[in-house]
Amino acid sequence: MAATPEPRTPRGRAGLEALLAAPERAVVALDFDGTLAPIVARPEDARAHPGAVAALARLAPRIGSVVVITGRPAEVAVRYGGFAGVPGLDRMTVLGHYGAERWEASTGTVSAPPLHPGVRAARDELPALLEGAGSGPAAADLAGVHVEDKGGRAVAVHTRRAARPQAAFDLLHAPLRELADRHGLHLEPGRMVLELRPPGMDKGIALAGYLRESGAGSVLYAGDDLGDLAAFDAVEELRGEGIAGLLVCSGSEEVAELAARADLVVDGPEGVVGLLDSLATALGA
Ligand SMILES: O=P(O)(O)OC[C@H]1O[C@H](O[C@H]2O[C@H](CO)[C@@H](O)[C@H](O)[C@H]2O)[C@H](O)[C@@H](O)[C@@H]1O
Repeated sequence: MAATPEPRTPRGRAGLEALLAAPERAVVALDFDGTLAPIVARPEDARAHPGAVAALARLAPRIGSVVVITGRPAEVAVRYGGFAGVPGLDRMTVLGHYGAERWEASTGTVSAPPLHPGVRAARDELPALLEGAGSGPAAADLAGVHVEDKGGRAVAVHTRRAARPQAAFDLLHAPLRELADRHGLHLEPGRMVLELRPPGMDKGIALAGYLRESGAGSVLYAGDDLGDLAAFDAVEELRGEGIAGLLVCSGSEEVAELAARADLVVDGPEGVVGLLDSLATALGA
């Protein structure tokens, strides 16, 4: 088993030291897609890395708690992650839809706010918007763009399977922002995805709330995408309040912003699982 990698920043090293010194007050918070689950072409094919559940199950009993904070519906992340009914993960929490939904392993239930009417209205306009944006020479760029309806709570336009994914993303950014604005929604850009979702919640708000309610003394947050920057902001802010933090980037060639701010960059979900395993070992698992 590899040793725990050393963070490259003093604050990251302090975060890791605090986690190891008082693990009962440590929270390990993780994004799902791109962090626990390798990125794949079709969102419905995503599954947790084969070693993820075992590593989490070794680590979780030795620390305060494990929470997954994801743009996915909570129930989908639990299913794709294989988190339910796993010995060791009986205190796990999954915050779905950027924190709007909550699943608790202890009860197996999901709590969720009412649907935002703008999501359905925006979704109904998407076919015409995509057809309009893809007329003329842009048609070839948009071929393969697909829409993910997230249970009426959000809608995501994916460009990963388009003929030219980045060109399609760039082409759709402005019209989708206009659509989101018109329906009182937030536009969340991610890895070859533009998501329209209700405003008022993000991973930073979700993480800060969770850390306060659990009385955390330290936090490790690992993410890979732009939606995780809000959680990075929250950790940096909470450091000022005495909660030690370790920011981990699940590295990829698609997103540079997180790596630039992280205390530790690991090699995608494989690297995240290795890190979780090494922490479990360091804590005597
Ligand atoms: O917060 P996350 O757990 O990172 O979820 C964010 C979005 O992830 C999913 O899309 C991403 O993963 C897909 C499967 O690997 C990939 O095909 C896509 O290109 C990625 O952007 C998910 O489909 C979205 O609904 C989430 O919002």
